This record gives sequence, C-alpha cells and structure tokens, in this order.
Amino acid sequence: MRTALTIAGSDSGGGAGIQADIKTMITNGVFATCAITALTAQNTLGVTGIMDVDDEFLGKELDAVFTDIYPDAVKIGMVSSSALIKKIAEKLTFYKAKNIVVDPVMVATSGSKLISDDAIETLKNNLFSLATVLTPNIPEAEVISEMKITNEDEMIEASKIISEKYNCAVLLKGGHKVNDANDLLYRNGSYKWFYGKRIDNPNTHGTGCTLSSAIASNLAKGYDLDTSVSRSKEYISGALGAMLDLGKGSGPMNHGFDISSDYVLEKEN
Ligand SMILES: Nc1ncnc2c1ncn2[C@@H]1O[C@H](COP(=O)(O)OP(=O)(O)OP(=O)(O)O)[C@@H](O)[C@H]1O
Ligand SMILES: Cc1ncc(CO)c(N)n1
Repeated sequence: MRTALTIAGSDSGGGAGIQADIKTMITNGVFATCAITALTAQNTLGVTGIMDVDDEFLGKELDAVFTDIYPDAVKIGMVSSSALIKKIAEKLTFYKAKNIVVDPVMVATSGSKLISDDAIETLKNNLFSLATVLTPNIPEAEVISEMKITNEDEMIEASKIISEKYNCAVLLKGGHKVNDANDLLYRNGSYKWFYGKRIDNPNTHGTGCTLSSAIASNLAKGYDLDTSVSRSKEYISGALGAMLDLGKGSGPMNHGFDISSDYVLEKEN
C-alpha cells in the first residue's frame, strides 16, 4: 500500500486540517501518517484557540515517520510560525522527501487567521522551492504574487509569477471569486484549466485541505500531476455533492461519501 504524510494542524471540528487529510487519504486508497503542527480549538463557526507544537517536537514527529513508514507523498497544510516552517524544510531536505504538495494555508473558511505575518515570508523563502505543487486560493495567491486577481487573465499572470519565482508548479484555485470552481495549473511556462461545476453547497469547510490531500494521495499512487489534479477534482465534487449538513456554520464535507468505490479498490499503476 502506498503511503502519504500530512504535516498540518488539528481541527477539533473534524472537517479541515489533519482530520480532513486522513479521511481523504484513506478514501483515496493510501495509508496516512501525520505530523501535527498545532492544535486548534475549532468548529464550523470559527477558531477559538491555537496551540502550536514546539519545533523540536515537530522534528521528532517527522523523524519518527520518515525513518519508519517513508511517505510516497507529503502534504503540508497549516504551519503558523517561522520556527516550525524552518524545521519542516530542514527535515524534508534531509530525508529527500518527494511529491510535496504545499497548501499555503492563511485564513480558515470561517475567516480566522491561521498564520503569523512573518511566517508568510518564511513559507515563501524556505518551503515553496521544495514543493512539487503549490495550491493557493485566490486571496493566498494575491499575497504571494503581490498582485490583485479579478479575472482569468490575472489568474494566469499571478500563477506565472509564482511558478517562475519559486520554480514549482502552481494550482491556483479559482473557486473563491473569479469563476465556477475552475482551477488553473501553471507549470514550466504553460498552463491548463481544470474545469469544475460549482456545487450549490454552503458547507465548504476544509475544501482546500481536502483537495491538497487528494492530490498527494494520487501522486503517492504514481499518477502524474495532471491526472492527480483531475482525479482530486472529481473526488472533491463527490464529497461536496453528498450534501452533508452538520454544524451551525459552514459545515464539513462527507469525505467517505463513496468509501467502497474505486478510489479505494482501483488497482494502482
Ligand atoms: N461550491 C463548489 N463546487 C465545486 N467545487 C468547489 C466548490 N467550492 C470549492 N470547490 C473546489 O474545491 C477545491 C478547493 O478550493 P477552495 O477555493 O475552496 O480552497 P480553499 O479556499 O483553499 O479552501 P479552504 O476554505 O478550506 O481554505 C477547488 O478545486 C475548488 O475549485
Ligand atoms: C487546522 C486547519 N487547517 C487548515 C484550515 C483551512 O481550511 C483550517 N480551517 N484548520
């Protein structure tokens, strides 16, 4: 069985963070390991507390995973401080990690801030160049590219800036404002659109975590990046389309909507 590691924060509400990642990885047919960067006290309405782990401790978590169940892919989500980001970069380099998906998490769906301002600089300088693919949403891509994004041409321009500066592929998720759940993959000077039909579901807590974990799972199984992105879009559409409605705010998706499907059973290449 292929394996994937998530390095992210815990969401007590179960819809985002480590919990979303592990549910996604299981449903996409890989064995999930984790290194937790922070605990959040969180539900569908917001985040009421954040407790970062100590960077030395995060280093021990990463050593424990990499020296035992070496991951075929790695997904990185919420990392709120510079010290933690530097520790992750050090360990990923030391262990020669491959298939690295970096979701530059900045703000939760509920509006709560999940990263400090100085950590954004460290994320850009220390982690982005290690990424196989970066998965910003539009507000995140605006911060990283330092330009406003209001239409599809500007999505292309911003992804080009990010991809060239950090020498990695960029999947810019259009869902937030510009278009109909269409995402843009920019890599090596060319781009491709991945079209998605917008599902009329207000319960979108954890969509970003889920997409990046699904991409990591598919990369772990040996699919190329294009195929991994299109399979992951299909998976997230299924999880959103299952129309789970839990909690008083923007609720979680049903990650296990089709647990007996070919996401798990399909023979891997
Ligand atoms: N209502 C929707 N219907 C279909 N696909 C959607 C919908 N909302 C988001 N998506 C898709 O889900 C994926 C995650 O995108 P999104 O822009 O929501 O990420 P995000 O903002 O990083 O998530 P989060 O709110 O968890 O931080 C993208 O592929 C996007 O196109
Ligand atoms: C722990 C955690 N990571 C990421 C997100 C972004 O959705 C969130 N809300 N919580």
